[in-house]
Amino acid sequence: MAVNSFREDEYMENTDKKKILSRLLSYLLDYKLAIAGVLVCMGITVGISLVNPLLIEEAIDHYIAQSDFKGLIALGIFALALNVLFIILVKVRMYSMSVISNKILLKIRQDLYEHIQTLSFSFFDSRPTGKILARIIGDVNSLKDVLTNMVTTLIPEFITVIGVVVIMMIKDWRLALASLSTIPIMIAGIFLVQKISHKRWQIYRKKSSNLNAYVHEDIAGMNVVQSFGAEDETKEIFENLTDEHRNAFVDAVIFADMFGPVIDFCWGIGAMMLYLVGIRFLGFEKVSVGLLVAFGSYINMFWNPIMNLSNFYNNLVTNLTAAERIFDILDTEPDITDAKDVEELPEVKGEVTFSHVGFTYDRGTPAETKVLEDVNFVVKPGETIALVGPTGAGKTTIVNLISRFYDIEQGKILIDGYDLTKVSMNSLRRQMGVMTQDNFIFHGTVKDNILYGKLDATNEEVIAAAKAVNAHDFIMKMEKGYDTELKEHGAGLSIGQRQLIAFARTMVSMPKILILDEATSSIDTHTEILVQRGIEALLAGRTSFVIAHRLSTIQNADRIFVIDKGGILEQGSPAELMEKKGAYYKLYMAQFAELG
Ligand SMILES: Nc1ncnc2c1ncn2[C@@H]1O[C@H](COP(=O)(O)OP(=O)(O)OP(=O)(O)O)[C@@H](O)[C@H]1O
Repeated sequence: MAVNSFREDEYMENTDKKKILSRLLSYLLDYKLAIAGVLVCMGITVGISLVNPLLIEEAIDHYIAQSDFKGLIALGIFALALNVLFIILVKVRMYSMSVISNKILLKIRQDLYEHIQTLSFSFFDSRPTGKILARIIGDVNSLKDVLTNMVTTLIPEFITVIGVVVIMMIKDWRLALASLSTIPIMIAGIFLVQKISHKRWQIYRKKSSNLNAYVHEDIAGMNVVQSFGAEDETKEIFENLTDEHRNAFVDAVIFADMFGPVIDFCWGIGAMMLYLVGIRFLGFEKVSVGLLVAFGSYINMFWNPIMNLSNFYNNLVTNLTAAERIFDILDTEPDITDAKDVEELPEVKGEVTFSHVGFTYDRGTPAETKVLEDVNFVVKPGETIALVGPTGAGKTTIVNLISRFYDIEQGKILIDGYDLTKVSMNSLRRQMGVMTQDNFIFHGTVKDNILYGKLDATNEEVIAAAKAVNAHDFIMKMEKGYDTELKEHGAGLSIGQRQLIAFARTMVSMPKILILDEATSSIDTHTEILVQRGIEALLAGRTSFVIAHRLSTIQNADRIFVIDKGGILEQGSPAELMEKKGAYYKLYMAQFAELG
């Protein structure tokens, strides 16, 4: 089971929220100019909203008190013009900000995707695909509001609050203090709520990730589920996961929604204090009606942005966990990287040497599995080696190490005398052709799929490769030949046809060293012959390691390595090993005797 399966919550380090926030802010800094424009719009709109109560005070205490209706109408027209400008600027600001935040999301998603491509096999071994998808799609999406609100809420509302406080203090400090007396209660309340809330949102995201992982796995394995009639079991697991997901959401949201009541409470008490102090303690002779009405507006103008800020904060607490999970991946270093002083591996002849190689999976974790111990061999250029042995013996591990998909623990692996760790991975892997049993077919044309082997191959090269592995004829029989669209995973192609396309893909790359994990599934006799010839064409003239299941491949190999008990139990030509009557002989008798 993968370390992080859908049954297990992902492990997350405790991270510094301020650091995450400033990292998010750094993405905004790439759009300084556009954000400056947004801020100018906001400065004007905040200014207009601050002036509005003063206009009301002026209208009541001056124009209405003195029955100056002309002046009142002029003031009204002025206020109307200001507020139309307000609406236009708000629209401009909202549009600009959504463009900026979308660009940032795109950048984060690209960074994430590019980074994931550099990560080593061990990263993918330990994470279900669904959980990786959850971060690239869901978590990135949930940052949209945070990014937008950081500029449109955080800054203007903060300025509004400060502006309101300053104006209130200037106008009447006693009323100001009375109105704002509940601030300490609000701060304490919000602190408490966010502390609990953050933890709960973290749990919610993990549950959401588990659900995603399960749905992805279930859909990918739907044929197995249906063919074994396991729909009820999978439905039950799905329901359990959705229950956990829902409960985690309810737990989190209950607390998140506490922000509003805390603010409402402080707002109400603050307003009560204003009128209590204004009317009861100071009296009408010290406080004019206009001033009291203006303060009534200011108190709303203070608490409204506080409410918005608290909503933003709530949104931040909710979604900061998404940012945490994104940065967690961006900060994951690939286990295998080029050392600083690597050189390019020149074109090799294909000699492969294992010298005292030892390897363990998941070293230093409870899942540690020692697979190879003191493995030694030298394979000459052009040799074909068949790897045989019981399941789980380490055959795939050996071939994965040749491509340096994992780093070894002890010993050295050399290609033409070059230590794998001393040459760039790109120059190494360019000269290797790796064919797994999956024969992964991408969505795209037949030609696109073959071109994965060599992106700049010409049409002639593609056709020559397909002809060499006996794939050309069947491709030409397809509706549009090489331009026929293939579905993801090669749905619509037979297993043998998928293999032939994968052979052509490998052939076009002209690898010096070929690694072939032969498919075990049986195919019809005609395709079997095509596949067999395809394999022969692939093997010709290059060093090859074949995890062999076909008797013919094993018989035609130059040497057979019998892998077991952490290393090579026996090796030699097929005839030598048969004569020796050792492990290979037993395997042969057990598995292939009746076929031979
Ligand atoms: N990614 C991995 N993480 C942890 N352990 C692994 C991993 N891959 C393989 N193993 C373990 O290493 C051992 C060797 O596995 P490997 O796939 O090399 O065997 P194999 O000989 O190729 O088997 P098969 O013939 O079944 O494909 C097994 O015990 C397996 O459980």
